[in-house]
Amino acid sequence: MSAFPTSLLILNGKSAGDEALREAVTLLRDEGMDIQVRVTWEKGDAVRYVEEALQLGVATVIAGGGDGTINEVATALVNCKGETIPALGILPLGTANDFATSAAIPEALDKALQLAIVGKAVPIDIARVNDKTCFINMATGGFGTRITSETPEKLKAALGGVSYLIHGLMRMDMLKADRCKITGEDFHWQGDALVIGIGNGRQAGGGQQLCPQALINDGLLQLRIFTGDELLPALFNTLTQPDDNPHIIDGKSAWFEINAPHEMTFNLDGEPLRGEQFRIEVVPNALQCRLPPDCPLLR
Ligand SMILES: Nc1ncnc2c1ncn2[C@@H]1O[C@H](COP(=O)(O)OP(=O)(O)OP(=O)(O)O)[C@@H](O)[C@H]1O
Ligand SMILES: [Mg+2]
Repeated sequence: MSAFPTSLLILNGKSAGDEALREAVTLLRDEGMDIQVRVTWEKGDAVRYVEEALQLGVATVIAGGGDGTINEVATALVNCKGETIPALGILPLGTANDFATSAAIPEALDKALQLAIVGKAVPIDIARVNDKTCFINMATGGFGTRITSETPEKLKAALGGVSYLIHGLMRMDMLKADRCKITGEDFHWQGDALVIGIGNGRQAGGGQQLCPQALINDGLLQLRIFTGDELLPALFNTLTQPDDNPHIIDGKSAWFEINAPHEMTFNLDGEPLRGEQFRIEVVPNALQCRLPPDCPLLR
């Protein structure tokens, strides 16, 4: 019998051929850890594997991939019914890995895998959008949205996080501010937003600190709106000098409602959602996650 409870690694198929990962898994198995591996082909596969994990009674489901993979696994865990729900472990194998990076998950695969299996599980929040879709890291609207949802896969694979910015600049002619109304607890704002970041976590778009004060276990979401009508100067200004910037509006609330007169896109952990009305609500202590003891996202 294994000294450690079983873990099920849900691996995004994009990383199925990763030799370093194969080595890391083999090493930990040799040390007595029971790690089962399932590989995804497309969206929706992770949910079925989480169901299987529940039946197997594993202690941990590890999301091996980027923010989109963590999102899918975390959402499926939150939607699980039962008394013992497995904890979430994180193995960063995506392009931007914004959530893992800001949570201080080690980049080295063997260290990340070990943390995902034996790390202390702590309760964390998740955010729910329009009562169904979830995000664990961040919802971005406006400029950043067009960047991440339209960055071609090949560019993404070649350039990593930088590709989001380059591709965004290439498509500048398509960018314009989004007129919308945003409300929250003690918060009301209406105007033209270039970028809207609503964070459970802190960074998106490959390292952009859109919600630098966000915590994943405070029962709150952090909002940051970048305003202005001149796109390029405003954008560089806002991204480079966040302090005392008249183009930045901050808010904090357990929920936010966004209303736009025309359809706009929100990007939830890198996956797009279109609509005119969004209600984003935090679900406190929604799941258990194995994180480093010094994780900067914890209170
Ligand atoms: N075998 C596969 N090949 C290609 N894409 C896949 C495969 N399996 C799942 N996917 C898709 O991968 C997407 C999620 O990718 P993920 O976000 O984990 O990586 P990424 O976008 O490269 O990283 P990040 O979001 O951190 O920048 C989902 O949209 C899912 O449909
Ligand atoms: Mg992604």
